[in-house]
Amino acid sequence: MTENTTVGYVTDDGRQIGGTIMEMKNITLRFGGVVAIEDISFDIHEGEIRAIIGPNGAGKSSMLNVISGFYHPQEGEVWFHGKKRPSMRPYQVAEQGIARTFQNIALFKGMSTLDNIMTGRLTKIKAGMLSQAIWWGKAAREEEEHRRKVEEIIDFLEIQAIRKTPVGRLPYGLQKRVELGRALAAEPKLLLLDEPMAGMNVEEKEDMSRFILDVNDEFGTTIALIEHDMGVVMDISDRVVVMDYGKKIGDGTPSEVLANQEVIDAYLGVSHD
Ligand SMILES: Nc1ncnc2c1ncn2[C@@H]1O[C@H](COP(=O)(O)OP(=O)(O)OP(=O)(O)O)[C@@H](O)[C@H]1O
Repeated sequence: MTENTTVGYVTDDGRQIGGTIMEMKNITLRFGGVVAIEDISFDIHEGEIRAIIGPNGAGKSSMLNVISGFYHPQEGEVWFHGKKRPSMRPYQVAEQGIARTFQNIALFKGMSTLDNIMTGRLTKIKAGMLSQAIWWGKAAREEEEHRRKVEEIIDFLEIQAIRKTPVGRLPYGLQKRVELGRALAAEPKLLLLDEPMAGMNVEEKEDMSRFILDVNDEFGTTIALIEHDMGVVMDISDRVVVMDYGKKIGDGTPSEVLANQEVIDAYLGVSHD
């Protein structure tokens, strides 16, 4: 029996969510004596928006780094589309259709918005080096297709006015939007967002929330995100995993986790003794 047969579910607002596409099974990750993740299991269903929350140092980024192949857990298994994933490098994970953004923006600051988003197409480039070098047939057609896709993303994210601007000159909120664009350029099945609203003002957060919901709705992209702003998380997520000191202390719909005493205690800073 494969692992992706789990029947989906219907959200509170009536959206049909598909079966499981990713399963983290008993993941433990240590850095020397520090246990960043301790025996955590959870799943991600196709088409849902799944949040990972928790206080500082809870292990959220480490978990995203395990999913995206940057960190390799000492124990546990990662299953994707019903298959146990062997230990993979980040580029191999990207080739499987998983794209991500970073907590600290990782764009080429001197390059334009357009060119930065174009770098997101790298995993899609198929034409050989030679045909690309002489700009012939397949390579030219492919280049056209990449440009068309990138322009589509620029329209979708409403950033036409800054397509030629070097991203280093853009305000922070727009840089975050360009980074989302670069991840979308890879046409991911699963999109990982590491604190997409960090450092944003209220208006920028509203814009980013709308784009995340639209990506999910229009492209059917499954999204897993880390976010500190509780209002945003509870607003846009279908299900939430709560971590604290490397352990999972809650998992469920926003209203379920908000009613979970252990979660309330963790956020109020109640002692662990
Ligand atoms: N590369 C690393 N080397 C050593 N320790 C690390 C490394 N990455 C994370 N840690 C440690 O693992 C623990 C979890 O860190 P992590 O960054 O995953 O937490 P987080 O929940 O994302 O925190 P924040 O919300 O502050 O970003 C922390 O104690 C951190 O110091």
